[in-house]
Amino acid sequence: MNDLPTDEMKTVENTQPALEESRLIANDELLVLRDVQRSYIQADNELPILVGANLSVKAGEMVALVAPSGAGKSTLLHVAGLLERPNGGEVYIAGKPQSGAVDRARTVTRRDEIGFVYQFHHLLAEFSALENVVLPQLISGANKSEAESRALELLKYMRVDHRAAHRPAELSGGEQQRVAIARAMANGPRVLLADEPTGNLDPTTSDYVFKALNSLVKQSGISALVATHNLFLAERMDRQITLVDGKVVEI
Ligand SMILES: Nc1ncnc2c1ncn2[C@@H]1O[C@H](COP(=O)(O)OP(=O)(O)OP(=O)(O)O)[C@@H](O)[C@H]1O
Repeated sequence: MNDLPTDEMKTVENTQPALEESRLIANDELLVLRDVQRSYIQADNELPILVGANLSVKAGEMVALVAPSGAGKSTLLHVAGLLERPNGGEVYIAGKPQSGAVDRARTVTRRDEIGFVYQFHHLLAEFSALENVVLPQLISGANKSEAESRALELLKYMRVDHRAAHRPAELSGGEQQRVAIARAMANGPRVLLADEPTGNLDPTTSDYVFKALNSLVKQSGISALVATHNLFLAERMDRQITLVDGKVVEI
């Protein structure tokens, strides 16, 4: 480019096609929200919740989402997790824009690229801890023995493998949540979304589960967004964000 005479340079610049928005996203930004809008209709009125929300979470980064009740934390997680479509803007998962994707493609992305952890574990009561981590893999097409060995590896990582054969009701709250984290990781997601993942646990157990979650994010290099009211936990994450008038603001 530097060797080109000035007018040729101008021509090149003028004819340069605009880069697609998705090409501007760095490879390590696994979760990106650009100018996301989301509103609900309540009693015939439009209630804006997300009003041009922007967010980028890098590989291996854990971001705390701390905001008052009703500010839109769940809405943000649902939109990021492809559970709800935004009214405008774009969600990128591992660099891929999702707004144009049909529902089936969004379901596959949600299943294979996004892990969810909720306040209450939502494990399947009739299945053992191991089976709970095996099932999502079978649904994604893995064979049984591969799925079992990965499930066991994840349960080992979460230090709950000794409870693999037990059903959720036979596990403590902390064990249930560690199994739920293993399940969220079952299909090797690129993005982890968590809603009060330790909200139901006592402080010691909460600390233990948080440490396990944190080292999983760091070692696997996924991008994690964690909604929490626990300011002590939030401070231990890489960044803290909140929602102000529907926009994401760094704290
Ligand atoms: N499906 C819906 N239809 C209509 N309004 C909704 C819907 N979902 C959420 N809202 C409204 O949007 C606002 C934000 O809700 P959201 O659940 O995202 O808040 P939150 O920050 O997660 O709150 P909390 O901490 O209490 O869970 C609330 O006023 C809620 O009533």
